Amino acid sequence: MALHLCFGVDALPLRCNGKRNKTNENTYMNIALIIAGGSGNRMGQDIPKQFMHVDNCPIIIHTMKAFQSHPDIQAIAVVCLAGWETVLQSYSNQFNITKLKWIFSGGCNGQDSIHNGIYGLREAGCQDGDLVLVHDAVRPLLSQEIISNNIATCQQYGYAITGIKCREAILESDDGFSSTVSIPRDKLVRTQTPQTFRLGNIIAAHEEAKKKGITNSVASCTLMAELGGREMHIVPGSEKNIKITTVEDLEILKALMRIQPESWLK
Ligand SMILES: C[C@](O)(CO)[C@H](O)COP(=O)(O)O
Repeated sequence: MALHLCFGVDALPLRCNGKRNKTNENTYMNIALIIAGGSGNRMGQDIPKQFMHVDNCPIIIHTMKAFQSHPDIQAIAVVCLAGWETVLQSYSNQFNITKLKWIFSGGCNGQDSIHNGIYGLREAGCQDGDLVLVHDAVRPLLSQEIISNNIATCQQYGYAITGIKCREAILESDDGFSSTVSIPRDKLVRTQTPQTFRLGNIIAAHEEAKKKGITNSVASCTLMAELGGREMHIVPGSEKNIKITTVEDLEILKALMRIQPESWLK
């Protein structure tokens, strides 16, 4: 069971984005579920990378601003690293992230954190038909267009995965030092987030994973692929939708933000 702190459950956003599901008369919410449960060991800094400041604002808040600004997102939930919940709430107040409704506890890996988030949403009264846009806290440059395309594609096909075509030649290596095998790049897609699902579908996938003993899939899309039987539709991502993992990524982020401050909001 996901532990969670709830903010404003009594004041669930109105289900009124004007888009009615074709098969029943309910309207559904579009909820950003931001995964910020990691401790950021690969960055080697004292504070978790999602809370590092760039341009006088924590990276996670840059990410939340993208969803805050989107007219079709009704609510934001964050799965947060233990001990940082109050800090996150304070930053959200400071930067006026009014759509933040729930903060859930992080899990022991990415799959577990997403599990906590989706079960937390269900416990908080969200519906199986609500759309959940699962997004890495450390992808702050996501565009409004990517969010719109995720919503539209998930509404149409049920599963939307952000991705970009692989332009590099790919080698397979067991040890990272040598290789004799190349993998044709034409069919390869590098996935990003958001990865978008109906709440009921992603919960069903996590239930099935539990039964099959799958506990540490790299991402929601890899979990769906491992389970099989789900056709995921790919939404064009962007090289700017960078995941901040290393100090080098941080330098690229700063450079991109210098060139086009807040361009992702347009
Ligand atoms: C979900 C993801 O962003 C898809 O590219 C990626 O798998 C996340 O990886 P991480 O290990 O959580 O950094």
